[in-house]
Amino acid sequence: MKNNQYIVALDQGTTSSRSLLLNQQGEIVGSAQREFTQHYPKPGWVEHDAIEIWASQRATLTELLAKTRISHQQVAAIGITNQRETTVVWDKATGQPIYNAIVWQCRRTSEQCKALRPQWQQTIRHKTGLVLDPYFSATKVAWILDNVEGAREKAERGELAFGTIDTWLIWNLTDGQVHATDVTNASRTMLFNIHSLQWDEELLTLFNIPKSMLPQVKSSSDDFGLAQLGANQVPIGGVAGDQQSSLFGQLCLQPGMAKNTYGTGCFLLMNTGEKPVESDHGLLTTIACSFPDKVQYALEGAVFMGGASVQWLRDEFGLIRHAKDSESMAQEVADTQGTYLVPAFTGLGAPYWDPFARGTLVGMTRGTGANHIVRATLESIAYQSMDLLQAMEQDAGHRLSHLKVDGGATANNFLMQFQADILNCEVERPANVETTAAGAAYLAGLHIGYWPDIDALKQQVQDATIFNPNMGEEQRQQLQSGWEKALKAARYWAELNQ
Ligand SMILES: Nc1ncnc2c1ncn2[C@@H]1O[C@H](COP(=O)(O)OP(=O)(O)O)[C@@H](O)[C@H]1O
Ligand SMILES: O=P(O)(O)OC[C@H](O)CO
Repeated sequence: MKNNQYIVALDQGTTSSRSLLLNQQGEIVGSAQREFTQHYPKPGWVEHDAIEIWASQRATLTELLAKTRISHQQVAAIGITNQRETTVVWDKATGQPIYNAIVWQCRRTSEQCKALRPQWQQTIRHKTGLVLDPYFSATKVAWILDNVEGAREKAERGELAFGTIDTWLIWNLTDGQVHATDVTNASRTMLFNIHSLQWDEELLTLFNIPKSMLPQVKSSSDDFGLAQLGANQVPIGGVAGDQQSSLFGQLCLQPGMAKNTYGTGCFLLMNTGEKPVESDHGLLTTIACSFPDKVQYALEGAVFMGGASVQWLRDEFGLIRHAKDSESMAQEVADTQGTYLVPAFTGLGAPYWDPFARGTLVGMTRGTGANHIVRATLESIAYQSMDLLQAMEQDAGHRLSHLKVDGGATANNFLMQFQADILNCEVERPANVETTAAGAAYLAGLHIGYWPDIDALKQQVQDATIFNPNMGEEQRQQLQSGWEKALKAARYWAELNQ
């Protein structure tokens, strides 16, 4: 491999498309980013324009290569990582989407899921590792087929293609030559059997989705065809959903290793090795980045309001002007003086799955001020992550002593230290927090031999900040039991109002 060659990672997220360039040392040497439009056609509905997604992604790639002065020939391979579950259906002949992309956050199929739950929840859990929820792609595809005029007839004639965003990007990068996805993305559709690694015939019948629409499923480090870059063709060698990609980018490759991403929400994933672990605590079982000869699984839990609760402090409460102000304000006070915020603004996810719980601020006294409330908000992110991690430890049957972290809110040192304290666990924040993009780049680079093996990645010593737990057991227990009481209040309040 020539040493003037690079790997491009395309990171297609919920609010922006980004392209990043990595060199052989795994360093990020350039990036470009574009936001795109969010569509909210009705309360609870969220859509993206798939054409705009592709245009914004392509524009960032062009901008990246222009500003780094890298020629197409210097791109050794492309890796793709993406917002998961978001669903696109397009016409195979024209390449035109027949409806906007229905985003993972969209709740339009809540009623369908509720109706199916009594009879199908268990089967779906066993086969897919998921809970029967509008979050996942299956009911979104069915909605498009049932609501777009002529769609069902076209689908039955084999004229339509379905894809998550990775598949949509691959299709466009290869000029419609390749209709494929990887196992991590397939595992979020609620149509994929995570044990047999096949599309599940029974679920396709249940959701009335013709098999001819579905992409071919490959490993995460595999041959996804050739992207047309100007006159050059560049192999697409790695594809993974963004949370699995960051698990891989953090090199959480051994069973028991875990990472938490602190963005708008928090996504905690623990590698559970080659056997899927079924959760007793409402966590999801999902496929981690896999190679043709080796499939790995993970447990996953999500906090709905992570960094978003800091946005709420800024935009709705007006207590801070910038997210980063929360750090110094929290540090101004020694504690919250017994104040707890439960940011259950849209209910609580795993391990509670309580859609009725609501945001609750409790424990205030006459002396409670803005700094205490800001501190309680940051602490709430750590408490919610703690609940997920404890559930995961019980499911996986072992205690975690080290947590890797990434995402925008990890810039907050107070939050990271409190997370270490409340978990009684080391928290490791890499200097390069672009672990999601790194994961996709690693997968692509390994496929084409840019990096010979995983050991070569491990040798890329990365600087990291370690937050060591520094809180006495008595204090930790006191805080944890205060949080439990606050959670009860948030759930009780909603119960009273039902
Ligand atoms: N210094 C900070 N302290 C606390 N929260 C922060 C800080 N910086 C950013 N955030 C929060 O992190 C989130 C953005 O992180 P990012 O990883 O870009 O999220 P996403 O990928 O979900 O858009 C926002 O919700 C923001 O409020
Ligand atoms: O685009 P993000 O970073 O908000 O990630 C979205 C997740 O993949 C949804 O499951």
